[in-house]
Amino acid sequence: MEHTKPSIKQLQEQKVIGIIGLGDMGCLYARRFSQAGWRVVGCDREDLYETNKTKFANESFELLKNGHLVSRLADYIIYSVEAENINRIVSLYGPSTKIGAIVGGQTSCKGPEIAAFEGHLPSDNKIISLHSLHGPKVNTVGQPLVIVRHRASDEDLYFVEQLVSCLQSKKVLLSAKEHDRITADTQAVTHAAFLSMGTAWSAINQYPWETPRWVGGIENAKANISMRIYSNKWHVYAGLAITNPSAHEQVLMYSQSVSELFTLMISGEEAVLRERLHKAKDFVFHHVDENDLLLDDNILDRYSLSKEPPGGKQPNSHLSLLAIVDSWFRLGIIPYDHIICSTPLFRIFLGVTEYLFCRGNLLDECIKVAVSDTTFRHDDLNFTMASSNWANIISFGNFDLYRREFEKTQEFFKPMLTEANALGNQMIKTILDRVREKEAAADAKIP
Ligand SMILES: NC(=O)C1=CN([C@@H]2O[C@H](COP(=O)(O)OP(=O)(O)OC[C@H]3O[C@@H](n4cnc5c(N)ncnc54)[C@H](OP(=O)(O)O)[C@@H]3O)[C@@H](O)[C@H]2O)C=CC1
Ligand SMILES: O=C(O)C(=O)Cc1ccc(O)cc1
Repeated sequence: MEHTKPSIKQLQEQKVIGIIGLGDMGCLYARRFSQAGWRVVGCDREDLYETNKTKFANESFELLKNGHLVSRLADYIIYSVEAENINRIVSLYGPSTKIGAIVGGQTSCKGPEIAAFEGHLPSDNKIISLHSLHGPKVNTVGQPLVIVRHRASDEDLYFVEQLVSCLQSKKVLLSAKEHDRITADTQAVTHAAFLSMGTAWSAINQYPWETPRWVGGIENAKANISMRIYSNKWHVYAGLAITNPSAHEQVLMYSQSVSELFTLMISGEEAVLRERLHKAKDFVFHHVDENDLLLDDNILDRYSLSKEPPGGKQPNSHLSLLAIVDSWFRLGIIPYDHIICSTPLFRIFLGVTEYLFCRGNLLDECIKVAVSDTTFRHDDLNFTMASSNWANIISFGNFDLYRREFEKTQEFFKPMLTEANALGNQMIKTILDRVREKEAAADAKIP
């Protein structure tokens, strides 16, 4: 006999949702679920309970003292804590999980999270994990939301899907392994590129928007995204890259591409460089229509942090963008295959790179500049050293060193981060609106 599925309303009457870790993402979920009519209980660190009572006094969810109390009460518990600590925190509260409850997490790499659940949860508990592929201030509508059903029935999955439906995100069902492979290709290497830009600017003591060398739409996108990353918490990026073994390979390959391309540039090997980059272009962008690119300089021109009106543009060697395509080619990655599971930053990075490689003869102009014009050599040398340093820190798995390097660069940009973030938000909104328009136009064409 077939059972009829309960309605959302019935589920909301029966089920309690628990959130462990009420930081940026945990708080976003707790708010959205409770505002949609679910009973939500949550906790942050027990030693901060008294302070947090005041902080969360006006929220529509209930603050409990610790993860034991959340775990005993809730039917679906989401751990939204630092990736580095997931095993320790699950080992603490996991054994208190209500009989038959479902457990999941929000950390950005699923392998270690699932291993923690398997290691510390009683065997009657189910496992369905989540990953919202966007930051806490991005509108959740239409953004990818990965659901990893690891140990659960169809009814359990149905319940979780009903719960997250209020976010109006795009559901993507993946295994933990698939998720980690894809996010290494997309997120980890994107962050490595923008982290390296920031470190390089800091090393030469130069804000990119204060020099006429860095003028133009592509340069604005680079600076804004780099600032956006440095205005976030270091542990988000460290956890995502260090805990994901596939990410180590990607980031190392990226840094190797940077170093090899830079060597060709300074040796004046224009023909070799051209052949290598065109091969990579043909592999990555073979299907791209030049008249239907995601981005252009005109959109991005509007988002400059510079106080000066834009003057003549100084052509740039764009080492960071040439190297990403080179490394995709060498790893056999077609980034468009992952678009369903991509973050806003990755889509912008891809859009900017696509523009450079597919618009007119921009690529060939860029190769010429890279070999003959020495204006960017100092920047490129520092970028090469920075990308190698980040690859070493990540593959060595050193959280402390990651934090130190991240915070050193963050300190350099501190006076500008608030303004840069506001501008970056506008830029991202414009780009995402444009992506949505393009998708709607493409859907309308399907008979
Ligand atoms: N920020 C983002 O853009 C995204 C982040 N993620 C992932 O989501 C997770 C959460 O990230 P985010 O919200 O940004 O990070 P936050 O640092 O803002 O939130 C984590 C929260 O967990 C708290 N915490 C630590 N230990 C415990 C404990 N024992 N019990 C309860 N709470 C505890 C932390 O407290 P304290 O700070 O005092 O240690 C903090 O408030 C991370 O794994 C991150 O990688 C996923 C998608 C996007
Ligand atoms: O868009 C990005 O790459 C971000 O910087 C925000 C982010 C960070 C961590 C995640 O696991 C998902 C999204």
